[in-house]
Amino acid sequence: MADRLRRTMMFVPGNNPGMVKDAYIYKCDSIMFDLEDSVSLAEKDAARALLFYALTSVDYGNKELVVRINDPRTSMGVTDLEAMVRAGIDVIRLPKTETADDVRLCEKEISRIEKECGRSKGTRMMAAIESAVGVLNAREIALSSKRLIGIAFGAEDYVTDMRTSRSPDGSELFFARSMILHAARAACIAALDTVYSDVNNEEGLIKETMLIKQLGFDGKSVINPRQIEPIIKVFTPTQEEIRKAQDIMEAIQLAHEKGSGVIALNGKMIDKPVVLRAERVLALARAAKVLL
Ligand SMILES: CC(C)(COP(=O)(O)OP(=O)(O)OC[C@H]1O[C@@H](n2cnc3c(N)ncnc32)[C@H](O)[C@@H]1OP(=O)(O)O)[C@@H](O)C(=O)NCCC(=O)NCCSC(=O)C[C@@](O)(CC(=O)O)C(=O)O
Ligand SMILES: [Mg+2]
Repeated sequence: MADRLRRTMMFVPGNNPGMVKDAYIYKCDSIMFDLEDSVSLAEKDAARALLFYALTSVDYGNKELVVRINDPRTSMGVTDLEAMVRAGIDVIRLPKTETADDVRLCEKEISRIEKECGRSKGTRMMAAIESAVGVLNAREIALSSKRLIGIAFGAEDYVTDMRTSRSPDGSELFFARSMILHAARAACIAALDTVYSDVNNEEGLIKETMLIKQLGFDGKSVINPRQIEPIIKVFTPTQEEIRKAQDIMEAIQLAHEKGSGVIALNGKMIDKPVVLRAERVLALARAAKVLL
């Protein structure tokens, strides 16, 4: 079980004062302020200053606060890091990560800034993978730093790099999603899926969310508050799933009392992997507060 729920991470353009100020009212698990692609070049400095002010003055409650910076290999990216680490951001999201060295370089800058401003080594990182090279290096990226809480998929840039476009069934994304998931699991960190860009298509969003949940993702980036509730619903165990998990825990307890590690429940074998999955359902249900 992850250290916290990350079912929904809402992108908030860093140059929009109204959205930045009010973002705490929505029920997303994490707020992801953006300094990269949703902010034009002319507005980068103003957006950075706005975010610094917001992070040091607005109470966002217990939400995880993430900032997507510009390329940390550029002076703009380093200036973003200077401001965001000093403002006390929880997580820095690296865009368009291609190699483990990209992560290590960013980590080096974070460590230097933390030392200079006297902040403890608390800043965490997330690497977004958005290209063919990044996907092929996913394992090395995921294992490159202890600061990484997860790796995320950026499908809009990825399909552009792959010379294709996104289809309703997402078949063109299957290889990348599988690579990212395997890399995240090998590194014991979270796997976050990409945005669903058609904000008025709730049916399509739910279908895509059910697919990525079944693949094994922990959550999804969102671009609009209306996308939060449908995703949370898909990721929250139903009462039937909870009851099934509780029955499994009772059955295995009975088996253990009889000196066995395996038992049948309604004609199905209950053994250790089944029990581990049931424990995860119950942990998710408790974290989502649908089970006490
Ligand atoms: C999509 C739309 C224009 C629709 O506008 P609409 O006007 O139709 O929205 P409405 O529903 O009418 O808004 C109702 C109320 O909600 C407020 N509200 C809306 N959105 C809000 C929000 N995000 N945060 C806080 N507040 C919000 C709004 O202010 C209003 O508040 P109020 O007036 O008080 O009622 C708008 O949402 C929006 O700009 N989204 C953010 C877009 C963005 O960040 N893109 C960059 C990240 S993706 C990327 O870079 C690709 C990627 O990198 C991704 C990856 O890596 O995964 C890759 O490669 O794939
Ligand atoms: Mg992108």
